[in-house]
Amino acid sequence: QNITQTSAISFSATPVTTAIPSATVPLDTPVVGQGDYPPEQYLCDQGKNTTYCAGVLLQDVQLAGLFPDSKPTNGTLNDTIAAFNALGSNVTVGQIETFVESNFKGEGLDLEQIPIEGFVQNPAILDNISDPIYKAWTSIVNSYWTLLIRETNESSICNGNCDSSLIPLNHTVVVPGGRYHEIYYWDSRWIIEGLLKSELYDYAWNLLQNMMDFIDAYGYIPNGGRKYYLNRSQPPMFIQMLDAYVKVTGNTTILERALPLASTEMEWWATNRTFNYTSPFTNKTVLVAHYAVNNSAPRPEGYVEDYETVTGTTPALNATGKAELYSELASGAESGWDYSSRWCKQPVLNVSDNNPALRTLNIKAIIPVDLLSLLAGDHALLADMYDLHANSTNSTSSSNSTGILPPTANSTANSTSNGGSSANATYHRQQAQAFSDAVLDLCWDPVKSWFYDFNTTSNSRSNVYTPAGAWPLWQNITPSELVNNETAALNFVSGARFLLGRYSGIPSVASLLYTGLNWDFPNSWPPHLHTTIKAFETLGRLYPNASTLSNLTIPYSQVASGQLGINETALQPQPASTIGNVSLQVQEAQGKPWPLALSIEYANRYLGAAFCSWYSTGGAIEGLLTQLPLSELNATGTYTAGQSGVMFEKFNATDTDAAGGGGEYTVQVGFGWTNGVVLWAAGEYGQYLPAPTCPMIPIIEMSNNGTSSSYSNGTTVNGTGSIVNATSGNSTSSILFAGYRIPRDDWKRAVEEQ
Ligand SMILES: OC[C@H]1O[C@H](O[C@H]2O[C@H](CO)[C@@H](O)[C@H](O)[C@H]2O)[C@H](O)[C@@H](O)[C@@H]1O
Repeated sequence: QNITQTSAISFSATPVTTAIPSATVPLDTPVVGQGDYPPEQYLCDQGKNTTYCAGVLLQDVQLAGLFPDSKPTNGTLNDTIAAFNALGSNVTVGQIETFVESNFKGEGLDLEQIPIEGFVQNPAILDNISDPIYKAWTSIVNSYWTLLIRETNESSICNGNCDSSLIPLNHTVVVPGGRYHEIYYWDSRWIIEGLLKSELYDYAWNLLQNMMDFIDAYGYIPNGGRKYYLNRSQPPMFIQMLDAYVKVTGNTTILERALPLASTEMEWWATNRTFNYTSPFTNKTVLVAHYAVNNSAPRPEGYVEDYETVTGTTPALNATGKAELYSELASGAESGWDYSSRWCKQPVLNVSDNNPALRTLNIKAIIPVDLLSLLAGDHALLADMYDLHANSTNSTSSSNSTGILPPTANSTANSTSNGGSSANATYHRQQAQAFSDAVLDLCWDPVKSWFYDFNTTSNSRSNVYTPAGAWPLWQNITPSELVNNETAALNFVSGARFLLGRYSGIPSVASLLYTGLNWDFPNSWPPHLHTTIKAFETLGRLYPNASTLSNLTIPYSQVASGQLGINETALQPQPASTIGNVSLQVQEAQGKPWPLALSIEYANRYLGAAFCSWYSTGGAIEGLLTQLPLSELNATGTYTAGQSGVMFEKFNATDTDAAGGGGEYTVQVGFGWTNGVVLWAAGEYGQYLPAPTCPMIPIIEMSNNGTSSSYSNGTTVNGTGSIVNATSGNSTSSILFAGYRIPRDDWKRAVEEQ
C-alpha cells in the first residue's frame, strides 16, 4: 500500500491486506448448499443482478470458504457471470478458487489514498491539551486522517465498466479502516466530529456532499458505500453531521442543497420505518420507529455467518422462518449494533458461539430508545436549520460574498418570507415533539431512572441497561422528574457512577451481559463514550450549580433500584490482573460539579484506553516516548513487525490497553470513529486530563529490588515509570510511565484467571 505522508510526524500505515483466496478443504470437495439458494433480492442494487447480490454466484463463492472473512472481494468484469455459468453444476471448491483468482481483484483497491490538501499540522485544539504526551499523541492522531481519506480509483473499477461492489462517489470519503474500505453511515457522525476538530473543513464538506448524493440517488443513506448495502440504512446521523458542520464553520450556504435532502431522508424513515403504537402506560397513540429491513437472504458481507445461523437451527426452519431470520439479521446490521443481546429474545451467554443468541433475534419488534431519540433530535435540528437558512438568505447585512456567517446555534427566528421554510420548520418541530413524547412515554422508567428500549412483543420496557439510554439526554429530551431535582438527576447517573468505579476501562460499556456478541460486555465503543458525555453535559446545563461530590463512584447498593437490570452477583468481574497501576479516578475531577467531574472521568478513561492500546501495539513519540521493546510488544498478541501503534475500533471495559473482541470478525484497526472521538475528547477535556497511566503489569523479571527492570534495547524503567535513556542516563520525561503487559490473547483469558 502506498502511504502519502503529508505530515512531519512519523507514523506507519494501518496494515491493509488483500486476501488471497485459499481453500481450507480439499479442492475436489463439492461446494455446500448447491441447489438451495435464497430468493432474488429486489432491493439489492435496485433490482440489477450483480455478483454481489444474493444469487448462485455469490453463495457458491462465499460458501466455498476461501476467505477467513466473508466480506466480498472487489471488482470484476461484466463477463464474470458468463465465466461462472461455464462452470456448470456441482462445482467444487477448487473450481471456485480458480474462478475467483481469475475474475476478481483484491479488496480495498477501488478507493485510493490521496494527499490531503490543507492539512493542519497543529489545529487549535492542541492548545487546549495540557499534558505534553497527550498533546503530542493527539497531534499524531490528527495526522491519521492521511491514512483514511480516500477517493475512487477509477482505473480499478475500469472507469465504471467493472461490475464492482463499490458505489462510486463524487467526493473524497473517510473510511473507518481495517476491513472497512468504504464509507459508513453512522461512523461518519464521529469522523466528522474529528475532521472539524482537525480543521479539515473541506473534507467534512465532501463527506456531507456524498451523503447528499446518496439521498439524491436512493432517497436514503445506505449502511455503507457498497451495492450490497443497498437494502438498508444505519442510525440516521446526516442531520446531526450537518448541524455540527454548520455550527463549527458558520457556513450556511450548504443548507441550500442540504435542507430538502435532509427532509427527503426523514420522509424515507417516516415511510419505511415508523408506525403508531398504543402505549400500555398512558393509552395514548404515539409515533415510533424501528429497524426493519426487507430481506430474505444472507447479508452478502456476512454470508457464511448468516447462512450458518439460519440453516443450523434445530428443528430446521421452513422458508418463511428462514426469510424472517435473514430479515432480523439485516435489521440488526441496520441498527449499527450488529449484534447485541439488546435485540435478542433470550440473551444467551455463549461466548464461543454467537448463533444460539442470534437465532432469537427480535429486533423488528423492538422500539429502540436511541433511534427514537435520534429522530426527535434530527427533526428538532432540521427545524432550527430551516429557520437559520431563512434568516441567512433574508439577511443581507450579515451575509458576505461566500455566504459564511458567524455560527448561529439554536436559531428560533420566525421567518415568513422565505419560500416556505417556516412551514417546514413547523412540521419538523411537530415531528420532533411526537418522537420526543414517545421516548418519554415508552422508554423512560421513572422508578429505575433510566431510558430503555420498548419491546412490542411483551408490550413492556426492556430491562437491558445500555448506553443507548443516554441518547434522550444527548438529544435534549428531558423527563420532568430530572428537572429542578438534583437528587433525581444523580439517580439517573447512579449506574454510570457505579460502572466508573467497578471497571478500569471505558465505563460506557455496550451492555452488562457477556454474550460474545460484538455489542455486549466487555466491549466499549467510541460513539457511546461521546454520547454518554453529551448526556452529562446536558445535565451540566440543567444544573449549572451542581454540587461537588466527595465520592464520584458509588457501590452497587446506591444505584437506583433495578436500573442496571442485573444483580450485583451476576455482574462480570474486573480482573485484578488487567488493572496494573492504573488509578481509577483522576485528581483533576475532584472539586468540580458532578456533571463536569463525570465528563472528565469518562474522557480520561477513553483517552487512556485509546492511548495505552496504541502504546502497547508499538506507539512511540519522538523525543518523548520510547517504543516498548519487542519482547513486550510481542506479548500483547496484537503487534506486527514495523507497526507503530494502532487505533482499535472498540475497547475493553475491564482493561485500559486492550481492544474489544467477539462478534463475527476480528477486531479492526484504523479507525475512523476512534480517532474522531479522541480528537473530540482531547479538544473538549484536554485541559483537565493528566498524564496517561498505562497498566504496569510486569511480564519480565524485575531487578533493582523490584523497582526497575531492563529492556533489551538498553532503556531502563524506574519505579516511577520514567523512561531513562541508557546512554545519556537522562530521564526523557518526568511524567512517563511504563506499559508492561501481561501475555494474553484476549479479555476472556484474563477473566478465566479470576
Ligand atoms: O460485516 C459485518 C458488519 O460490519 C459493519 O458493522 C460494523 O462495522 C461498522 C463500520 O465500522 C459499524 O458501523 C457497525 O456498527 C459495526 O457493527 C457493517 O456496518 C454491518 O452492516 C456489517 O454487517
